[in-house]
Amino acid sequence: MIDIELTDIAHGGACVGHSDGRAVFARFGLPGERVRVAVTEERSKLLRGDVVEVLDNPSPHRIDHPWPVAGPLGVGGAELGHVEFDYQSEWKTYVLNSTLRRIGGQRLVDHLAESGIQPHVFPFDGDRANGGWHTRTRVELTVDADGFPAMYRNGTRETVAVGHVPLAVAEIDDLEVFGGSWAGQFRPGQRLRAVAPSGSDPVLMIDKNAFWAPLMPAEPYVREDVVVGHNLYSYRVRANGFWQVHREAAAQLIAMVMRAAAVQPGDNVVELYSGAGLLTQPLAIEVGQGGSVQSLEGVRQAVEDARANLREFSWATSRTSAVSAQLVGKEAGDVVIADPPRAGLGQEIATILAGTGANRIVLVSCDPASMARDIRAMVDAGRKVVSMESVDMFPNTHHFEVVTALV
Ligand SMILES: C[S@@+](CC[C@H](N)C(=O)[O-])C[C@H]1O[C@@H](n2cnc3c(N)ncnc32)[C@H](O)[C@@H]1O
Repeated sequence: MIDIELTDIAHGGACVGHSDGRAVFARFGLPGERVRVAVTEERSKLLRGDVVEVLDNPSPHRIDHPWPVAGPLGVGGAELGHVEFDYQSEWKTYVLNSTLRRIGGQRLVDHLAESGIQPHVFPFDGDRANGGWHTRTRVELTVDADGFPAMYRNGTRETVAVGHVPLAVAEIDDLEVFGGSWAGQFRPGQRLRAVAPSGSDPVLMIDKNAFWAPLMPAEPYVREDVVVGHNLYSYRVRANGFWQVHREAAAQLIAMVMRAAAVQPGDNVVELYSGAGLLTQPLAIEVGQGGSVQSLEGVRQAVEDARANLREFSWATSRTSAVSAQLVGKEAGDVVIADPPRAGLGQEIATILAGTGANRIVLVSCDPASMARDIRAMVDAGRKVVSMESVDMFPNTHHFEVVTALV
């Protein structure tokens, strides 16, 4: 145990303090607090740990963690549960700006300021009433040695049985994964995924098999209906495939990307990392028959879903391919949309993309550090950021989403 004062917020959900010349990254603290930290990892220059007691100066933004098993020294997945809802977006706004400065450098900060952009992470208004809990339509679990649904203790492979997951929407509770009827159905080490789609009944995946209820096999596909303004987009999605987890995220992401992309009828769009076609479908409708959308995705099963979701739009195609520097250099589009995984595009692909003839590039980022690196590379290559919108799609965790448009 060490006692320290927390002086800053770091990217990754921890606050920062110092002990004997080493930086300490402590989860479950708040800036300004004097705290006792249980150390969970020790390296030559830094320590990591969890705040187990506030000794002095408790933050006015602290609340009791509503899900204690995910609190200090518990399972991962709710590392901001001790932070009051409205302050979580302040926290994330601070992380976004400090990461842009740390990784993008003063030049990028000045560039954004000159473009009139003030990066800010907004919460979903609808989340306030529930403090950001009960928002997720996908929940991943494992099965412990006794056959119970469990999660991993943060940073370890040690399983901890859980009796509920308050991050999940109420429809997932209806599956009663933690209740009696599934008793004896799970084997140690199996992976469970509870899925509550917007357009069909909830299912539980046990490894690769889907079930409506114990011993009732289900189709491995679900339907997602996404309403954006007056438009309804409908999708077939593999139950174990990628889909935005917050119940509002799919609609919000479409709205943000369509604003940022400003596509016109007749445009030729290239979409990288397209998943099951969440963005491809609205892009195809917007460009119309006179235009085209070419989407690339690395997972073949997601491309199969995308093709099913694009059947009515012959001018939109989905191809299985790893996004590579070589390929990005060859793809020509008026508008390019990229929604990469957490690792981002990488400096090389970002630079090559910036050098293509695209009139507009939209980058969707779920990690501010890789985003800052990629945007910096594109600005260094001569692009200009014209908008940046950010929403808290992952309340009670440190994650958030940013959509950036460059010309
Ligand atoms: C953040 S998801 C976005 C998917 C889609 N835009 C959506 O919102 O549903 C990123 C996608 O990139 C795919 N992916 C990851 N690495 C890839 C790579 N190197 N090449 C192509 N696709 C990749 C993943 O399979 C995943 O579908």
